[in-house]
Amino acid sequence: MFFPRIISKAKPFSRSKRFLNLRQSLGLRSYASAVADSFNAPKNANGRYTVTLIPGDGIGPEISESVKRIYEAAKVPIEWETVSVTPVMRKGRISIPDEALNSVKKNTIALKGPLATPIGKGHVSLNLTLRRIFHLFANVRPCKSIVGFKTPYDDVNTVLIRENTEGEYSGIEHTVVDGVVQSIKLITRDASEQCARYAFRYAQDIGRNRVTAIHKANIMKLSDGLFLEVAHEVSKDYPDIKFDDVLLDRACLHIVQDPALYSDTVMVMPNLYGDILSDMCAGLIGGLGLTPSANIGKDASIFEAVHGTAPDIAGKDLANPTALLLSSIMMLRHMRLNTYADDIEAAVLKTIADGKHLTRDLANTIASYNQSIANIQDFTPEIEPDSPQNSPISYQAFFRKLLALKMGDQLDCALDLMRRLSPQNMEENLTKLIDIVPDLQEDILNAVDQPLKVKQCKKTGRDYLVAEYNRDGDSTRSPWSNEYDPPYPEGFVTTGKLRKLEITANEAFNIYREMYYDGGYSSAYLWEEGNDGFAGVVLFKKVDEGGDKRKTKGAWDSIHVFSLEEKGRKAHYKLTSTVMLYTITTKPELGDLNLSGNMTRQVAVEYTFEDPQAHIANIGRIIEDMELKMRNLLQEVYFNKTKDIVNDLRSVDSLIEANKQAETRRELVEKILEANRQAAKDENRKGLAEKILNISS
Ligand SMILES: NC(=O)C1=CN([C@@H]2O[C@H](COP(=O)(O)OP(=O)(O)OC[C@H]3O[C@@H](n4cnc5c(N)ncnc54)[C@H](O)[C@@H]3O)[C@@H](O)[C@H]2O)C=CC1
Ligand SMILES: O=C(O)CCC(=O)C(=O)O
Repeated sequence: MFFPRIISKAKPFSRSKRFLNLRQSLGLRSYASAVADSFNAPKNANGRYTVTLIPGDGIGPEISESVKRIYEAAKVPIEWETVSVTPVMRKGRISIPDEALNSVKKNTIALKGPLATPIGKGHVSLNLTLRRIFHLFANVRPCKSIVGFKTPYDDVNTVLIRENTEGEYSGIEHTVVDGVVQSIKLITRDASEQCARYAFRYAQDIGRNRVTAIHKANIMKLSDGLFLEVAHEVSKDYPDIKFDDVLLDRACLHIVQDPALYSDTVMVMPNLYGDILSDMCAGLIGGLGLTPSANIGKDASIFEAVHGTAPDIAGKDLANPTALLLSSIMMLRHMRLNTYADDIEAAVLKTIADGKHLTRDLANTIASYNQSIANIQDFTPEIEPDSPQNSPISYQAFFRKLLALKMGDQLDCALDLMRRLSPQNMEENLTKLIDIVPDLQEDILNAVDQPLKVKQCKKTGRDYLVAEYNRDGDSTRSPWSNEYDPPYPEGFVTTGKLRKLEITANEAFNIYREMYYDGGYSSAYLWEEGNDGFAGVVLFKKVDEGGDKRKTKGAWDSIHVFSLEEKGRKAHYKLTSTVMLYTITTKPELGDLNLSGNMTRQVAVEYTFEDPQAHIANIGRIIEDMELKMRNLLQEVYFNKTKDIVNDLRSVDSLIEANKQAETRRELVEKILEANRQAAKDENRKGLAEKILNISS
């Protein structure tokens, strides 16, 4: 134990902001869109992409408006070209206006609200017309449980691809004779193949290694039989992906009994089955308000929610815009605008997981209705003072909340990114990151530990370490002189008894540095906080430039932030230590090797103390233990792990030789055991013979 007892007085502190920023993982998931047949339209004169927007009927205009507002707030580089698809007569048939068709053709991408189709009479489905005109051969419908939103199932993660242009939806129907009608289910090899191929490529893209065809080929032997046969043929081109098939009715049973059975596969199926099965899956995760879809074609793709026009709630400000928003996220990924997609996706999922601000469709499905009302009331006064009590929250309120969450997510992302980047280039990485999100500068700088810098004290000529704790603007405070360089009269300085303790701490840790670091630098800074303790930071830095021969460079930075609180004769110490380590080897015989990383550990300890001076000795002991532990851990992680990995990858000796030696060892051991067994038997025999002789004599 190195630390002696030293002098001085104490007061409290804490540097806690960075720990408040720890990421609360929601288990974010991806609404991926399309792999191939992807988007390559150019940007327009304003440097943005033009996307056709078809607001649609019923709730369509309301939810489209929500998406537009979110996009505006998120500064997504998209300009909407809004077109109407109010049907027109063309060549004696109801169809879609040219303006809408030309817009989709030109932009090759569209976001579409739902379109109403009269039941049993009236015009053909404009939804199906669009799919057929643009040959949108595959309809991708992912459906995943939303973390934090409780439904009877919490493990739904299905991906379903529906053939989108034919099957039962071919629209070929006629009356044979009065009272007898015929509807033709058209299945072609071409459309089945295109859809099946897309399913395999999609599985590859999202990292699933199973594709399951859903069918009724036991009954519809020719039509579903052809679909299944083609899927089976296509599977041969994807040997890494397992292919299986399940009857539709059985698949429905399986999914409602245990949806996890289908969470590793991409289901592919004829048109009608996909329509029905996707609504069923939507029901498992909370309803149609949550499920998106992508209609993928070769020359254009149209993104739309799975749901319809919801006439029962249209115009009442009750529609959940999430499904259309998630469809638009699939669209952004299709356009490779992934950052915007990630941002918006994280915000919407967080809002739902938060559970307090749900639209009525979701609030009504959670276990306790009373509880949902309580949550809604809780939120209502803040957002909508005019809303009648107990009324469901409107989508406007929902999205205001969503946008408020966005900034926090950016910070989480930024910190997450910084943790993954090499500490060597920390400064450069920070500068670039802050350029991207200047509003977060202060938060990021507060939260990220930067490599320590060495500076010389102008007054004493002694070196000291610079960190955020002794920096104010561009000026830094020397622990030796307590002065700022360049001078900064408003800068914080430690005064009185605490300053005396700071001087003692610097001398003490300087001795510690000499003992453990063989050179390097150390500094300690203290500050007052609260009434019953104080706080501070102890810094060490050692750089090894390698020298001409060794060609191995390295640096160790340790930052120990502590706080203490006195309780009678006892003091409660909290320490958070971060070590940043990097080693670089450049040897001709080894090539370049760069190992860098950082590690943070925390500890809380209670010690008795006779007088305030004892705190420095106690803190010294805690830091000493912690540094030793972290040094050993780093050795384990950096070097032993590297050794293990290398050994696992390639053996030092020939494996044939090693196996031979192992075989010889095994034979030898077997022979020794056999010899022992024989000796034991002989011993028994001898014993028995002696016994018999004894008895007989
Ligand atoms: N792709 C499309 O454009 C589609 C259009 N339709 C058309 O929509 C019309 C209505 O069809 P329905 O059978 O009533 O199905 P629907 O999907 O419109 O509504 C079914 C139920 O889900 C609720 N719902 C749907 N979307 C919701 C949302 N975003 N937020 C909250 N609740 C939501 C509705 O209130 C209703 O109770 C029909 O004309 C149909 O042909 C139906 C499905 C797809
Ligand atoms: O056009 C319609 O009304 C129905 C469309 C449909 O089946 C769907 O998008 O799921």
